[in-house]
Amino acid sequence: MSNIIVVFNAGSSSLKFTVFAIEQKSLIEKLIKGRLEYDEDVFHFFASNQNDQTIEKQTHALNKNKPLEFLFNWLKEHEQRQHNIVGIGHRIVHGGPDFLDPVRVTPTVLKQLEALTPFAPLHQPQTLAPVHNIAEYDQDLPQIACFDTAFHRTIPDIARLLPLPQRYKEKGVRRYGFHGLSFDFLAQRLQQIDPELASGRTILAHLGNGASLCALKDGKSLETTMGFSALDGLMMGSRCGMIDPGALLYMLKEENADWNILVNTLYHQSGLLGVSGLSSDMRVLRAHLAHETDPLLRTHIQQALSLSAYRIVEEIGALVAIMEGLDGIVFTAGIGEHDATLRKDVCGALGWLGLKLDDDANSRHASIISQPESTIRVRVEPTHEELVICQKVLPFVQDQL
Ligand SMILES: Nc1ncnc2c1ncn2[C@@H]1O[C@H](COP(=O)(O)OP(=O)(O)O)[C@@H](O)[C@H]1O
Ligand SMILES: CC(=O)OP(=O)(O)O
Ligand SMILES: [Mg+2]
Repeated sequence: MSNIIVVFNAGSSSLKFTVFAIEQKSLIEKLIKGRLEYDEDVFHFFASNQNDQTIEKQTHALNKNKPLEFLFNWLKEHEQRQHNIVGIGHRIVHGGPDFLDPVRVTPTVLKQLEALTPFAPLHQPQTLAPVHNIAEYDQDLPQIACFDTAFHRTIPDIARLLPLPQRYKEKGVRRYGFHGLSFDFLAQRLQQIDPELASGRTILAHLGNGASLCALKDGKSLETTMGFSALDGLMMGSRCGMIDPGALLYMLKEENADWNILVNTLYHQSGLLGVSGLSSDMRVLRAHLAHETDPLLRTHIQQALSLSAYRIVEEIGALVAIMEGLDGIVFTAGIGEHDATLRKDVCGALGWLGLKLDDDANSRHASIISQPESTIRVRVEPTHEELVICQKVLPFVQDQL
């Protein structure tokens, strides 16, 4: 029986999991990868093996099944018979001011993490849900929480402040930054494949459903586009990103909006979805743009795509100023890894910095997509948050290996 670590990566649109086999106390090998996706009144479950071959694909009605229970029963049936689960790793979106290092979840820690829900009202419950379920089913199984906020611990104090009355800072209302597990993975990966960018001035662009940029300088996060909440910074699939707070005052006063309406508007109805009026999914927008015959819808889709690229360029400009220059950009996550058009639009707007894109390499999603003479090296690199989490779990379970 081999020892395994199961890692959960709960995001805004899906719950991903990976089963890793641990050999000789440290060697990590991916066995199974899968995900739960929610889609109105059904959920889909997918799993694939080491060779990325699909081994499971099921759809169930949400009112008849609890997706997490379904997932755990599946894991029990498929994994526990042959393997010994030594630990579970979780992506937890918010660690607040105090949780900087990975921590074993105890009932007290769980309460402390739940208390951070006001800082990430949608993400924190989502990322804590698998922790609750596993604690119910096996109290003794070590569960390790790894924080999305932790990588940004190196941001200078001044950049952490929001220009609000000081009492808000005392309440923890300050900037944190997110997607840190993805940035942590990329920072480590760059050390292997591109030490110059790992220790230079590099923008890591995590562009998925949620999206943020990290200004990596000397291997550390110096600044990031998300701040207090996962609503800040770039325009996202259905989130607005940075927005004039006056627009919220307008909604409150002129439309009598309450907390629920604001949450729904800012988290679920804005971004690519809000501007296009069609979809939060980049693939859907690209496919429609090619064939859309309704001129108004076409204009709105084009505006959504253009605004998304414009906001990235604008934020890159700010981060270049903070880093006092730019050596490289790394694109990652669903859109960053797969959408050559967006990369071309962003890089095209940065020609004044000496960035020269290699169009052919970009359309092939090659590892390096800039020309050799470009002053800025641009890379495409798949992120692997689950691997970073698994590495962080290892020290907690050494005595069981
Ligand atoms: N081939 C593709 N071309 C363009 N966009 C893509 C492609 N594949 C995935 N995406 C986009 O990536 C986004 C999801 O990113 P992902 O990192 O998987 O999400 P999450 O934030 O849930 O982890 C969606 O907008 C999706 O349309
Ligand atoms: C913090 C955040 O935006 O996460 P996600 O990309 O999973 O929505
Ligand atoms: Mg994600």
